[in-house]
Amino acid sequence: MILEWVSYIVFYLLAAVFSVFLAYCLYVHHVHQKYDHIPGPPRDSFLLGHVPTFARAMKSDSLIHDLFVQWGEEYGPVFRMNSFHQTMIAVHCPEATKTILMSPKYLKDPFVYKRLFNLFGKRFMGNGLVTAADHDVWYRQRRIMDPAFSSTYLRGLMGTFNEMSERLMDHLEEIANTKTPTIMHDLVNCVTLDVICKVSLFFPLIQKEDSNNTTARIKVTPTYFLCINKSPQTSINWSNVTKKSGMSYISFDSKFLFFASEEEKVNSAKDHEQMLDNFVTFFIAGQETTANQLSFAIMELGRHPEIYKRAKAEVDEILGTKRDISYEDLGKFTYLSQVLKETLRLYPTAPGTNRWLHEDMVINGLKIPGGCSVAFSAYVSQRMEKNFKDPLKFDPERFDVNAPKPYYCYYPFALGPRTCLGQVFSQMEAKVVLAKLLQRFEFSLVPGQSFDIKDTGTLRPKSGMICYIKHCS
Ligand code: HEM
Repeated sequence: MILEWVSYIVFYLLAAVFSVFLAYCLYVHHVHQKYDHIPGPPRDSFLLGHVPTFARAMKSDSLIHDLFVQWGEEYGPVFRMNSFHQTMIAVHCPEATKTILMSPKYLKDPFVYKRLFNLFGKRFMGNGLVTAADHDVWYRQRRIMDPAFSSTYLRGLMGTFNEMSERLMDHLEEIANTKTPTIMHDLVNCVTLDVICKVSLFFPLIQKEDSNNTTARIKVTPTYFLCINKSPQTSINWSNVTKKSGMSYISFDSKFLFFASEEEKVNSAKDHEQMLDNFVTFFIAGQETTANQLSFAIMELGRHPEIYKRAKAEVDEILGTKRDISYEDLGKFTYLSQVLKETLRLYPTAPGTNRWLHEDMVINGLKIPGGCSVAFSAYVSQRMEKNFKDPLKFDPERFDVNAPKPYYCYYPFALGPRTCLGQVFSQMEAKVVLAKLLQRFEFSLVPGQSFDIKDTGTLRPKSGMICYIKHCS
């Protein structure tokens, strides 16, 4: 009798599982039918879609973005990718890029960005500025943050950019002419970290390794970035700082400080969380991206002596032996700006963005049914022959004032309302670091190192750019 009951239960359970599986398969089939008129690479399997191809590409240590470039050339500017029941449409047509990215009505794809909400099961970027998919949640934060990136405020940061770059110069001074190979990526990383710490926390947290271990450090915990100041700078009068800056601060404990504008008072746990999300967001979005750009710029200057020479000549002409770079000087670095723009063309350190297409749209003559994710890859768009002739050639002349302006095919900082908030900040910082480096030192790349790209969410040079440093002759 019991056996009979058990076999009934097992039977009905199996039937239920089978029905759910069948329903899911039918749904996947329906999704395929809806989007299969859009060209795309063959799926590896009905259920997994292209997931095995992505997994193989990642395992083989090759760059997944190069596969997307290849698909872009093969299947055209609009192509389809599947993963289980989800479809993602890659779009590289300037008109559609303009329509979608420039409009506030196409929101970020919540399914894509929710992957950054948590990391290893712990809150990561949460609902911060980069990841907030809800328009109101994002808009409220952007309105608060915008003034901190106004030209008046940024002009006031020149002192910080100079001061933090000087630390790098001091370090290079010590090792110059010693023939010690130096990993430039680590050094520029310290500068951008110093800068972001100083501007967000009003004192520099990262200092050179010191054996006494008394300097302040940043420690990444799985939960949050905690700022641990091992030797608290008690001379800082925080109430003065807050009065001057118009910010209030909340101290979680004696070591961990957090700032907010008066407008963003921490009234509830939710606001509290929001501030922490932005704290993490600024460390991720505002630090690595610029450091990686600087490393790639050093790499390309090292590989192109004639471009290096011209950039250095410009810096020498504008700065001479002057130590501090002014805001006005930055505007004069025309060629250096071209070098930095071309660096982000070949190496967009934040390679793309996604939007949710909620309604049907015709792109490049193809009907795209609403209800899917649309991917815009700056990496692909900026490496397509039809957008940039001889795309793999590093050529700052593409950004000469007389050259034709790229039409919605160059977007290393994304475009439209969700464009990078720190664009100007980052390029001011990058110019100061690079100009000082060119002014004071000669660098050459250690032979035999790889020029491959490493994808860690942001793109960076795999080898870390190992250089020999000399004083300028
Ligand atoms: C070379 C340096 C940088 C590059 C290439 C870069 C690129 C980007 C890109 C592509 C996005 C859009 C991301 C997406 O849609 O998923 C973005 C957003 C953002 N970036 Fe940057 N970024 C850089 C530096 C910075 C810096 C220095 C800061 C802050 C100090 C910053 C703050 C932000 C913020 C807050 C957002 C979100 C904006 C919003 O959605 O309203 N970025 N950045």
